[in-house]
Amino acid sequence: MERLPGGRRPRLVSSLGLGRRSWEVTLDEERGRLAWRDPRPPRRAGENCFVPISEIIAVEETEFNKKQRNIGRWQKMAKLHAFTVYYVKKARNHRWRCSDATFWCEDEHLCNQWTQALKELLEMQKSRPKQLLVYINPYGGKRQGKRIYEQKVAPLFSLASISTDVVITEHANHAKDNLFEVNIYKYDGVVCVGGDGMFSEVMHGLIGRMQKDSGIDQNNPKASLVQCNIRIGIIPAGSTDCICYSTVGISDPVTSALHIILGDCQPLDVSSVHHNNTFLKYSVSLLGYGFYGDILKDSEKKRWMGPMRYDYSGFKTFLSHHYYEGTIAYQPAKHTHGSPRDKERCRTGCYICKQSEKQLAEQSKERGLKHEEGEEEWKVIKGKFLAINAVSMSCACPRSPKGLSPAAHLADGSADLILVRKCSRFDFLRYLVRHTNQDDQFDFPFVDVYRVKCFQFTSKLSEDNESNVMDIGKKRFGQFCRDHPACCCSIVNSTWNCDGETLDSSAVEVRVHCQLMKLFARGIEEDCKDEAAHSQSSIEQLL
Ligand SMILES: Nc1ncnc2c1ncn2[C@@H]1O[C@H](COP(=O)(O)OP(=O)(O)OP(=O)(O)O)[C@@H](O)[C@H]1O
Ligand SMILES: CCCCCCCCCCCCC/C=C/[C@@H](O)[C@H](CO)NC(C)=O
Ligand SMILES: [Ca+2]
Repeated sequence: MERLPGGRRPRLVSSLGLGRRSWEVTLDEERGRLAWRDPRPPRRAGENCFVPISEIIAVEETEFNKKQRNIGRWQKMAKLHAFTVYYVKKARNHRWRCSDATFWCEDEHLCNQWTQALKELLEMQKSRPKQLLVYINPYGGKRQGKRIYEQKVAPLFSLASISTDVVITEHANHAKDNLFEVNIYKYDGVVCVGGDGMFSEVMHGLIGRMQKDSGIDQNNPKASLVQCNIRIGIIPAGSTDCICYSTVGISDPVTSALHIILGDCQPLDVSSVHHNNTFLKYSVSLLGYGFYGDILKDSEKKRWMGPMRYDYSGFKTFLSHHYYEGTIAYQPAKHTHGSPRDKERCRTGCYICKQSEKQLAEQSKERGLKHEEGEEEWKVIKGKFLAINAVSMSCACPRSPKGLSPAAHLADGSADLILVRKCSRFDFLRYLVRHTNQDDQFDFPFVDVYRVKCFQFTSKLSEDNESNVMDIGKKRFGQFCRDHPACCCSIVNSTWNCDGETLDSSAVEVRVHCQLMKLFARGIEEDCKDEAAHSQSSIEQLL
């Protein structure tokens, strides 16, 4: 086919059959779309349709025999030539499905011309993956990972001509360890089938491998980490699936598979967690001490309950109403224009994320020129807290459709630090209920929220232990609760919940790394149809 200046093809316009009728079909490279229009006069015409080329999944030659009604009986006609276009159909609530349209004509040459033109355009979609490494956790969530992958995802990957190497994990850390051994550079992406814990494993494997290959010491809390350009795709098959929900807008395996096929790319902030110059973990969603740490610790013993364990342990933890004393020091995220109380949300192509990335890059360039480490002022808060939550993204999930911090950004280089101070059970319940409705969850006198780039936390207990190491009496008999001397409950630390995994230390040093990794996603698309999420929360059910 002759080319226009710039290598573009002229518009391809033909009359092709679709269903029982003839349509005027146009392939317009300049506008990047395939369109079909009813050529009849407007009053009689049916719906006009178009599909962006970037949303076409595959094109296939199709065996086609048109049967035409002829005076009361079916009569087979001459052989027709056809091709099928598989494309993404967007349904409600960010759900995507694979739809198809089979176009036919009698001219074999014309049919080939169309198939070839469409295939060439698909070949030009350079961000689409061709080879993927897939890890399936067969025990995540309701233990459906393998079935979900085989029945819903693998057929779509093969339709899109994506080749895969599939590993079904045999134990925890299998995927993470494996990522240090395989030749990851031959893959266009890594897919994890499971929940947030499985994602966390794959992320640790990939980021860890990148740092190892670049000679970066992960134990240095101030190290500039090397970005990971191998994208991760999440096929949700876990219990919370918060990372998938917050980056796609729905927890649905087919939708996620289609985002992977189209080669979407969403950068993501990653927080590093250290204790005493020792690397502990990375986090992209929730780092929670107190309430969410205690839920996780209790729920780990009840994995057999599946996703229900979080509701059971959540209720138990709510009743226990433990608070924890400690000190938080943080540096505000001055580089970003956003605030946790904003009404605007982080959506596809977010302006705040782009601006923050630029701002951070400029700052680090300036620091580099001056050869100095940016030491800005630290703010310090001491207190008694029911929950300390640091979220690098909204943490929306089916249980909490807006998330723990609805205005948090996926890729702005900051985290929202939410401090829920000691309050009555009733007030805490009011706070939790606001995770699930449209009311402002920060509009309470006992809740504070800050947008930060790094923070440190030390519990009162470890501060006391460090300053009173010689106090043998305390050590032998335990430390007694000074606020409730009569209850004699021994003060204990809570545990950090780091994206669904527990941390071994309560004293932590956390730093947000702007856009350290990338996902096969595009963030949540603006969509007026869906914002009032319909899912009924566990808390509402409990009430
Ligand atoms: N074959 C396996 N056997 C046991 N544990 C595994 C296996 N494969 C992976 N794991 C571990 O299981 C943990 C939980 O898995 P996953 O995140 O998929 O499910 P979940 O905990 O039910 O969901 P969520 O994290 O969304 O709450 C992960 O931390 C992972 O390390
Ligand atoms: C009074 C009962 C309260 C029940 C509370 C139920 C839990 C609500 C879930 C909101 C969690 C959102 C943050 C996501 C965290 C994930 O990283 C983690 C691992 O999947 N999930 C949990 C539950 O910790
Ligand atoms: Ca962020």
